[in-house]
Amino acid sequence: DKKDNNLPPSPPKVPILGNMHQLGELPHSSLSQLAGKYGPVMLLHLGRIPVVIVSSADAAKEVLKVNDLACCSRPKLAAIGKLTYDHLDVAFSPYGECWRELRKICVLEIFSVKRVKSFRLVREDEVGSLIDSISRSSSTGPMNVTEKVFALSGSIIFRTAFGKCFHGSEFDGAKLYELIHDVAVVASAFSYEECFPGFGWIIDRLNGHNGRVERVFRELDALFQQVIDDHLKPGRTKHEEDIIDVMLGIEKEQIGELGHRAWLTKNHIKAVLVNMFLGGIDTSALTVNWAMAELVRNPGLMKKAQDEVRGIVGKKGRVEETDLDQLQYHKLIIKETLRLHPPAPLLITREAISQFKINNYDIYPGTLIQINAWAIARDSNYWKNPEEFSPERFIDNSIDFKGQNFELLPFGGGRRGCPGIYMGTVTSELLLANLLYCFDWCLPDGMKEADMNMEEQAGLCVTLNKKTPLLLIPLNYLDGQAS
Ligand code: HEM
Repeated sequence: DKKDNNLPPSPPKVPILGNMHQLGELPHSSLSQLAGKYGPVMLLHLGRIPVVIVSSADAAKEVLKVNDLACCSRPKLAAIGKLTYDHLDVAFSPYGECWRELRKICVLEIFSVKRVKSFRLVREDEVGSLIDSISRSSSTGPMNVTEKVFALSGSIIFRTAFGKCFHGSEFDGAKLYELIHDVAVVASAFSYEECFPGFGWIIDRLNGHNGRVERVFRELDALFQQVIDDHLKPGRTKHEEDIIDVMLGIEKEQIGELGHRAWLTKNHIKAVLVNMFLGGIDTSALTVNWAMAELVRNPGLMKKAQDEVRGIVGKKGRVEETDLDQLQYHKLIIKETLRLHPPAPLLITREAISQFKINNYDIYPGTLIQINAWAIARDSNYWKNPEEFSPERFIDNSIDFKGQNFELLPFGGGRRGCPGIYMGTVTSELLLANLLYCFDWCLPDGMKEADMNMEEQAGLCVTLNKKTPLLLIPLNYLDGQAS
């Protein structure tokens, strides 16, 4: 009975907006401050929508483990619905039979360790091209590391998903990247309909939001259709198997088994591609970008990392994926980067399907839940000197980021936890290791470490960016070795 309920504490709200005006430019940070006042489980209202903000490891465990099933849905958002062929994807679709089946396919077939390993050559080849182009560059000025890292992450995901077949078509890498950027913009744009059910849709229609979503969707769908058609052409020259091949293979297998239409349709395939592009590109790139920024700011740690990788890889010329397991300190750097700079600081919003409790507070169906992984990972109750970048904190410490330790949740956890965890970490590790192995990195124009701008900026689609691009001068280490 809602009359006898025990709702979480709420900051005061204003008419119509509720608590929306309190989110500020960096919601994870504003919410962390509010939690200091109202506690680790708070109830906010964004317009009319009730949202519970969870900011402690105990409370996160209540959500991700104890009550996982009661709150493992996602809210149905109109723009996302359009871009995912009416919620046929895995990341944003509500809980149900369709999501369960697709999640199984993703975990077992698409993002499994074995499958990700099968794309090893794609990653090594793309990273190799980047390293070559940096080495050959005659410019002595600073290089925009951020731009390079994002483009590299994009080309790895595009090639993993599409193969090389789109090269030479009207969609080259740059155009593709631009289109995915537009998809992320419309997917993250504020929608009045969502926060003000009943009348918000009128504003969305009048301010052009709906039209923009429609336009981007049509362009994206045309691209996907073209790439799938290319894959289905008889006599297509066989090359490395890509994710579209894998999914078309599953469709074919299902037709064989079921004797009629497959359950997995072309629209499911396209919706999973949308997830890969929105979830797999910026996350890995942000990890490498923040790690580089932290290391340049801490020259002692940079040296330790470079000594390790150069000691183990020797004069081979490149770090290969088979070397990564030996790079123990390197793994701690990635872990510490994901602690201090989780690419998705509030994870992805969950929605309660049935009534349950978090820390004895009642949560009702339809309530949205956000876990402030950023705040938990900087909480001095769990972390000594939490603001300090110190990979050493993980030596002799079994805390990992796989969703079992609730004080470190960069990939979320439970049924909706990130299935791309291996793909994301192996990509970040390989790229960072090569950047550290092949080059020494200097700050431009006599800039000091203490002058570096480490401010954050809200990114697109739940991500958190570095506010200013990272500009560094690469010095070719391997050349120096040869002479
Ligand atoms: C460093 C890299 C990455 C980070 C930090 C990251 C982080 C996350 C987070 C925080 C979530 C939400 C978890 C939750 O709600 O509990 C998520 C979900 C997801 N991620 Fe990742 N991710 C990364 C890489 C990737 C990659 C490479 C892919 C695929 C190409 C991917 C695909 C997905 C999908 C499909 C979901 C939704 C799962 C579901 O709702 O069932 N991620 N990720």
